[in-house]
Amino acid sequence: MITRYARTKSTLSHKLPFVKIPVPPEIGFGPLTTSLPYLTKGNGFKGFFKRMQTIHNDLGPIVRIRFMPFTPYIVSTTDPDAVAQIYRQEGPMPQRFKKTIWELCLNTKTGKTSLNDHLLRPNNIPTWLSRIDAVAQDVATRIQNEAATNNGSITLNPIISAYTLESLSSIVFGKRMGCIGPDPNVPIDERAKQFTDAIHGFFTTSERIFYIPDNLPTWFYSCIPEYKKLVQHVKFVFDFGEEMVLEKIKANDSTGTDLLTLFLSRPELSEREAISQAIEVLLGGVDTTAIALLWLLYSIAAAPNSSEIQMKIRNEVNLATGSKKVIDEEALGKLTYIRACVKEALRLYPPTNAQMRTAVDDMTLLGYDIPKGSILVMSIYVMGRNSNIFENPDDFIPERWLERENKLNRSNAAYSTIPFSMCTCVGRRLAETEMYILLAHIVRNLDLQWPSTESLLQGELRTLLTPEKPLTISCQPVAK
Ligand code: HEM
Repeated sequence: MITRYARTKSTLSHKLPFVKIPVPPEIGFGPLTTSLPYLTKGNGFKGFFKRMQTIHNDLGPIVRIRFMPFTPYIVSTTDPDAVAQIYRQEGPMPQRFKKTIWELCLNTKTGKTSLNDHLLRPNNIPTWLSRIDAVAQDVATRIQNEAATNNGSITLNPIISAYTLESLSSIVFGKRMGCIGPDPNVPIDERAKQFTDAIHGFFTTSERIFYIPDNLPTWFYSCIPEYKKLVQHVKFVFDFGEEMVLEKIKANDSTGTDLLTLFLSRPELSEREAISQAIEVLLGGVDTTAIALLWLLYSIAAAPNSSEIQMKIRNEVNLATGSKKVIDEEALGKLTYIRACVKEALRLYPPTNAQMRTAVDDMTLLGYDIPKGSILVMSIYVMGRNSNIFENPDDFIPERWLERENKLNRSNAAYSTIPFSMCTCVGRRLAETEMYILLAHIVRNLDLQWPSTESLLQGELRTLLTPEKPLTISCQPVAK
């Protein structure tokens, strides 16, 4: 039984010690104390994001949790100002507490600076746009054709994964891989499928070993079956990625606008590091964006006012593009409603449901003393569903983002931190652009419907917040 603890920052007049931060139910005593049984009750870690929602609803915007005996308490917060404070304290480099998977599984490090300053720049978007648009047009046509042969019903997962791989690889390598085209009779390339499956497997298995400390001797990990699977996935991604990269280097046909050429030309990166960097982009960008897109299409198809939302999207796309088929820079700038739809889907279903940092110094968070080195969790999913921040938080209402822009109310930190839940994600603008363009091309010609016989789709945690089952929806041609 949890005691209700609605204390918020505004009610605190003096600092309280770390041990006074509320805790969820625990068992054990001394260093053996753990909340693990409570946290995983029901369906293990799959439903952990919902359990965190219950904990914060009951205990307030800051809690401390011990997952495993003998490990330190981590601090979780859902207060937007506290989240902003955590980002501010870390300086330009994220202070993560885990080794990257490359360091853990392959003993490889990558140099991040070259990525950070290139991918984040909005003025890079025009360079990529025509490539993404070409892939999106093909994929939308394929969906239309495939749905037509099956009474409209279509399972979107393999197509959407191939879309994100095809469009991302066209930016990394400067040309398309050719893993997906408009004709559904030509199957998605088998090797590409294995690659996206390995990336998906990587995220799914990492969830299972995430809570094991990463500073134990290597032999310890090799005894864990899930860790062995993780290494296999990572090796597949790396080997296949390396094959693609080396092929590209051998072909020597660079247009000069691809990321690989950029990485290879950086004096601070060895060839090995440049290759790792290119593969890291694929690893970081394929499954995350695919999952975000699945949630976006689902949210639109399943909304009670789905037809109205899709009509608005269609009108906006037609107005922005006129008689053209392509979405160029000018048209992209006019897709305001589509942008709001993407923000809203990311608020409801952030693929990365939480972010973690370490405290770089002693700090005070919501009135509590937090010692240097503490692990801090920002529960993005819980914030996005907080009724104190968002009215009707469980509903898909893209208009809330338009109203906010009209009011120019930028004071609420949640509005700037939640929808992307990826403040230092180097691929954020690229992911958004991929989402805007594919949505525009699909909804322009198709009406998406969630089957009335189906119950609503639930999410489960596989590192990323993933739809619990494949997304099968009905896509009917729009009457012209
Ligand atoms: C909707 C899609 C995406 C989501 C939700 C997402 C989310 C995130 C998050 C939460 C982080 C960690 C940020 C941090 O610790 O502060 C991250 C980092 C990263 N993301 Fe994304 N991401 C997405 C798309 C992409 C794309 C398309 C790319 C590739 C271009 C990408 C590449 C990366 C890389 C390389 C990092 C590591 C950056 C570093 O270590 O400094 N992501 N992403």
